[in-house]
Formats: sequence, C-alpha cells, structure tokens
Amino acid sequence: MLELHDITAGYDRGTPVVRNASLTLAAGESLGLLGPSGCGKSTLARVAALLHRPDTGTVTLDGEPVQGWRYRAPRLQRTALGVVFQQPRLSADPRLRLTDLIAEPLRATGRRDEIPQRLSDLAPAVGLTPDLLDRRPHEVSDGQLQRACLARALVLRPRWLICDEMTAMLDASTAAALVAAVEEYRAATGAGLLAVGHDHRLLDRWCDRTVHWDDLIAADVGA
Ligand SMILES: Nc1ncnc2c1ncn2[C@@H]1O[C@H](COP(=O)(O)OP(=O)(O)OP(=O)(O)O)[C@@H](O)[C@H]1O
Repeated sequence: MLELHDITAGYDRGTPVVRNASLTLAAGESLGLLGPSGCGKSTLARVAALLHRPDTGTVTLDGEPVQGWRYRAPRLQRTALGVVFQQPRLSADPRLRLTDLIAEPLRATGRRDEIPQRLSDLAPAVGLTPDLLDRRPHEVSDGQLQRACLARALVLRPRWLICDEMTAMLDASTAAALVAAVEEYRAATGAGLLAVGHDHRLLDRWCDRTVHWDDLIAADVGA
C-alpha cells in the first residue's frame, strides 16, 4: 500500500499549498488524481515520490512509515518508486546520452552489470530505436526524451509509479504509446500507479479509479 495521511505541504511554512490531504493506493492499483492548475497536485505527487518533505502528515510505503525525503530517504524506499514528470527537459541531464540517462539509476545503485539487459528490454518497450539511444537530449524531440525518462523511471523495476502530467506536452499518439508502455509494465510486474493530470477522459480510461483534488481533503480516499 501507498498511504498519504493528512499531508500538509508547501514552500513556505506559513502558507502551505496542500492542506490535510489523504489518499491510499492498494498494491497494484492505479489511481488518477484530477484537479485544477495550481491546486497542489504536483506538490503532493512529489511528497508521495519522497522528493518533498511534508510539513505535517505521514507517508507509509508498503507498511513502512517514511522517515526521510530526498537523499535522506532510505534506498529501499527510494528505489521502490519510479517518477515521471511533465517536462522531460527539466528532469534530464543535458550532457547525458539517452542510454546513460536511462541507466543512471542502475549506476547510482551499483547495479552496472544489469545495464545492457535492462536497456535492451526497455528501449523497445518505450519505443526508442538504437540511433536515438546514442543522442543527447538536445538532439531528440520532447516525446522521445519523455520516452527515455519513462524508461529511466522503470529501470529499477519500481513497485510504484508516479506519473505527474506525463503526457501533457505530447501529441496524442506519443501519449497513447507512453500510457501503453506503463500499462505493459504494470501488467508484467503488478506495480501500482498514481497518475496526476487534468484530462479526466485520459485518466478515466487509464486508471482503475479517478479522484478529484477536493475529495482528498475531506476524507481518506482509500482503496
Ligand atoms: N518551488 C516552488 N516554490 C514556491 N511555490 C511553488 C513551487 N512550486 C509550486 N509552487 C506553488 O504551489 C502551488 C501548487 O503548485 P503545484 O505545482 O503543486 O500545482 P499543480 O496542481 O500541480 O498545478 P499544475 O496542474 O498547473 O501543474 C502553486 O500556487 C505554485 O505556484
């Protein structure tokens, strides 16, 4: 289970942007989170991804309460989560070839020996051809870079995926291909998914259930 309980978070302690939000995802479940621009969805997604420490509230990951965020998060919890953001150019090191970008988490966790196998599994799964893998971010399109960012999110085989407006900048066919790649991964591994967005038709089609931001505040949106 991925549980966010009574989360208050923001960028200035006096004026939080997320107030008392709760949600629970069962193992393997996919949940779509809808809400208007600026309401705090990305902030909550970053709390769930262990990238942003909440002011108050608790996050529990597969029964273990989270005690640290960012570099203070225990490796086992950090690597249980894969994250894809809206803007691939903000989350990709411009110096890295796509192949190194995808392999980055394996290098960082001392699992270099898995790199060739994971690359040959993931590149076709996300629709990247070998010539693209050799290029740097400025030599590929946003859609191609987002494919690489999805592969990077999957490379450690996370039990939970957090996709924050993953398809918002993409054309319809690239968006569909990325959603299909996520769903293939989930079907193969049983991973759970939190998909944040503002397109209710996409989230309704993609996810087991969809909740609106306002629903998180009143009560625990549980599985
Ligand atoms: N790094 C930051 N520093 C200060 N304020 C921020 C920061 N990031 C976001 N905010 C503010 O926090 C509020 C919530 O932002 P957030 O990105 O979580 O909303 P969102 O619901 O994901 O919006 P969108 O759908 O437009 O991406 C906004 O008012 C935003 O301006």
